[in-house]
Amino acid sequence: MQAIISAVQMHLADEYTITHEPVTLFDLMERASAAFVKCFRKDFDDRGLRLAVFCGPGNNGGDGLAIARMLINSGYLNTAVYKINFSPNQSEDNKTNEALLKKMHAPVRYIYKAEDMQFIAADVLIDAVLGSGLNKPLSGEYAQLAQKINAINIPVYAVDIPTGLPADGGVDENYNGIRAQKTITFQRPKFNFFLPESLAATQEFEVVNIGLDEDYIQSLPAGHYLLEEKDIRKILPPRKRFSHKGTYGHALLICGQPQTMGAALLCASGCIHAGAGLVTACIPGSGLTALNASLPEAMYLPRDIGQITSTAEDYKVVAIGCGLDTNDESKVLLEKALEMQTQLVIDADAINLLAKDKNLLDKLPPGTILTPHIKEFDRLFGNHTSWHSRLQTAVGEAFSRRLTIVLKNQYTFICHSDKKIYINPTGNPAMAQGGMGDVLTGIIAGLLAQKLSPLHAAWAGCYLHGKAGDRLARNSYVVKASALAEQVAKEMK
Ligand SMILES: NC(=O)C1=CN([C@@H]2O[C@H](COP(=O)(O)OP(=O)(O)OC[C@H]3O[C@@H](n4cnc5c(N)ncnc54)[C@H](O)[C@@H]3O)[C@@H](O)[C@H]2O)[C@@H](O)CC1
Repeated sequence: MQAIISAVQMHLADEYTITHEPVTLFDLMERASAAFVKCFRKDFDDRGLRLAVFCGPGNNGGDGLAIARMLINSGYLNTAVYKINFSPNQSEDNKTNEALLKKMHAPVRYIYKAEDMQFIAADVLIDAVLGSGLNKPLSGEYAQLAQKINAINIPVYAVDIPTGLPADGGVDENYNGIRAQKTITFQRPKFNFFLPESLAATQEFEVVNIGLDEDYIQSLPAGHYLLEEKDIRKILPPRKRFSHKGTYGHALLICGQPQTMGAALLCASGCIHAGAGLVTACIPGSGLTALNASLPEAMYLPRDIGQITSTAEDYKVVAIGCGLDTNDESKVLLEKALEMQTQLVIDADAINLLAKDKNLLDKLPPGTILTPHIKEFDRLFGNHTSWHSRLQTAVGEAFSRRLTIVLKNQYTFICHSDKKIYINPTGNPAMAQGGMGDVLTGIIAGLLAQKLSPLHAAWAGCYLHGKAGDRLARNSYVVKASALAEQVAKEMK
């Protein structure tokens, strides 16, 4: 998995690479700029495009100047360079790149005040004004410049980070920086890109490798990690010769109400397709026919508290909450589940029940997995005005209560008791439909039944769920939860 390092650590990685390899910062800037141009050309192949490259005073601006040179050299002859000179500061490599550009007789226009900026006749604008060196929110001339650029209304491609967006530490809800269509970022995605608020700064991002020392980056103490397929491959349990259904664990799913039986069925489907040896659905009797018809592999347990207790030791995992409602009967079921001394996955209405009665929250056994979406999370742990603060709460609660909190979103954040946040990169908006969360709960329960640790079950569950959704979204505008559950088994294979 990739360590998502801070802007400060990225600077250390630059220094380390320069000290330990025969490269200079100028060389790194060349690599970064060449990587940007290569990526840019994939999206804009037309050499006749009018490009405007805005370059600031530091190394981000230095990249911009080098990018302009490389674009001109590769045939983008309508490239205009705008050098932002709001202050006399200029980094050394910025100076060198400015000189190289002038040697080619490329016209460089200087902007000393935002109001000097005239009409820009361009098809695409490249933002290299400020990058990871941002040290305070934009104000004054820079803030005005950003507004003027945003008003031009052409696609903006940002170099490394859009001007005004910090790399980490959260995104201001009144973001006043440059709004990019795409950011081509160096070596690692920046943590803030994973927060929904960053959509104001960049619609999308692509990471390009610039050859910084990977071993060093991975050795840095990071609080955030991006999951990769190879992490999941390592932890998926093999189906061994001579194994049988008992080998792969028994999951009990306490889910559903007459009017939300689909949630229970989808959860059971996720669990079956993720490979649990046995799945028992504890659902209202009115769902039995549907269960038998749609998932004949699943067994049925009546909603009878006495029966649930008597068979508790048989279950490797209990998942509770999908379509459960928050009525008194459901509360009793949750209390029973908490007494069962088994691995728990708590979702949906079971989370809402914990929110209603915080005494139950305090009874969660260590190792429990919670799978809230944003509203369920805020109901449980209080309202948050930003994702940054929400994640801080999630990390604190996961640590102090020894939980794994799967905070669902486009990028799901898995906050674990080790105080780290694991980011799941798979998944897409075609999956934004009812029932998806129920399937995820079932998949995670299925993996726990197969003896994965809570952290590994959360990693693999989220990754496979999103991967299945990505596969199905290639040929479909929307992905149905039931289809996704079936696809999961194929992704695991
Ligand atoms: N490892 C990497 O990722 C590499 C990064 N490079 C580039 O270097 C950039 C970082 O360069 P720098 O550290 O020089 O930083 P920047 O170029 O982002 O900005 C530095 C300048 O902006 C000023 N500044 C910061 N915030 C401001 C604000 N709010 N208002 C006004 N002025 C402000 C600083 O005082 C300084 O003069 C990266 O974003 C990337 O583009 C590449 O050149 C080489 C390798």
